[in-house]
Amino acid sequence: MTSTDIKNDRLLRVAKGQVEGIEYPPMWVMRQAGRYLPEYNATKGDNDFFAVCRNKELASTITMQPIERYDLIDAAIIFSDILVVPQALGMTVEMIEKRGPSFPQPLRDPKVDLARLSKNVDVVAELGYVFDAIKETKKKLGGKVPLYGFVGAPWTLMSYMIEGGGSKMFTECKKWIFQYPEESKELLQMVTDVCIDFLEQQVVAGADIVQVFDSWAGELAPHDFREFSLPYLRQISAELPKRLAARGLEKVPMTVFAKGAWYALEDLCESGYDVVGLDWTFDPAEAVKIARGRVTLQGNLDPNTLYGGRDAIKKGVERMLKGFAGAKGRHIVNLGHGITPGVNPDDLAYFFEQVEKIGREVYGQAKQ
Ligand SMILES: Cc1c2[nH]c(c1CCC(=O)O)Cc1[nH]c(c(CCC(=O)O)c1C)Cc1[nH]c(c(CCC(=O)O)c1C)Cc1[nH]c(c(C)c1CCC(=O)O)C2
Repeated sequence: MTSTDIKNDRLLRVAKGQVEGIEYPPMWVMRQAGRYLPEYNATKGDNDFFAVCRNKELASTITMQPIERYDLIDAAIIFSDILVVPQALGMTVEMIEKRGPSFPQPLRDPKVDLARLSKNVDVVAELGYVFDAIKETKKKLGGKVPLYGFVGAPWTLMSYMIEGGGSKMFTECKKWIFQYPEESKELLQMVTDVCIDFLEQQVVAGADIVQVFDSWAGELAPHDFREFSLPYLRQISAELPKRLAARGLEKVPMTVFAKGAWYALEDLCESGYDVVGLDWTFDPAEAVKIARGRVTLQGNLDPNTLYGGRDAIKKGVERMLKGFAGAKGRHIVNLGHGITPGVNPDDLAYFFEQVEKIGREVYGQAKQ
């Protein structure tokens, strides 16, 4: 299936900067297939999180849940996790209920621990289940909306692999970049190579657009971001289109979401991605000024707005859409980070409805 076979291709068009005929911004939300949905909790039940990711029937069912519930959603995102890449590199990762991911044996000593990682990872052998889930989801979607594939950014994956889970201080991975910059780059390169192969195969399996999640970009000083994150993000955006061209496949739009990296927006606009995701700490109008039409912007309502009741949601949507009005249609609506487990699904429906309603007004006025 090519992108032309997708019935609702609003999001793909806006990602590519083709804004003609777009009457309100396309929309989806990060973590839209997750615990705020009762149907997700019912399907997941007591199953282990990664076991669900490895089961194409369950993973595709969960991916479809928000699409079936919300008519206004313009894209699906494959149910999986960024931490399947460290698993493919030979690390054990467990998902602990209510606590999040945990690595029993994180990387600590670069001299010993880099050697523990698998060389020449065969992503089809290690992550074939993700491609199977993508193929299954594409069948279920029947071209209704496009499907996002995704990968964690090398810096974010490196920090999980060294910290062994979520972190507040990032002390262990910062020790690596400051004490062992060369070994850090060796690790980042190993991760990058797998990320590129992984994204290539996701597109081969049917992903229509991809997103790179650099969730911990905001932990780096601007100088360190330029040294330890940006070059690897750029390798991904440069290499994937070449790989696809070599296979005779169409280029897919690429998104980078570098959370907290407001300081790097200028660099991100020149990093080879079509779409730059913003968290809620960016002022939309400022971001539009910096972007100068070079990329499509995605975001960025504070996810906790969804706890504020209908008035707060409506005001938040209005402020966001007016803030992005200067992007002249190069805007994909999202939250500034993933939706959280306590949100009432009906409040998310209201959010989408307001995006359509207020979006039509704002886009209609811009035409006059
Ligand atoms: C950092 C990160 C991870 N995973 C991901 C990121 C990047 C985005 C971000 O910054 O939030 C990305 C991710 N994780 C998941 C998806 C699926 C698709 C979607 O967005 O709907 C995606 C795109 C499912 C998930 N990944 C996870 C869940 C919840 C676990 C469960 O249901 O048991 C889901 C639905 C678990 C997970 N996975 C991860 C953490 C930190 C956690 C625990 C946090 C939490 O509990 O919310 C790592």
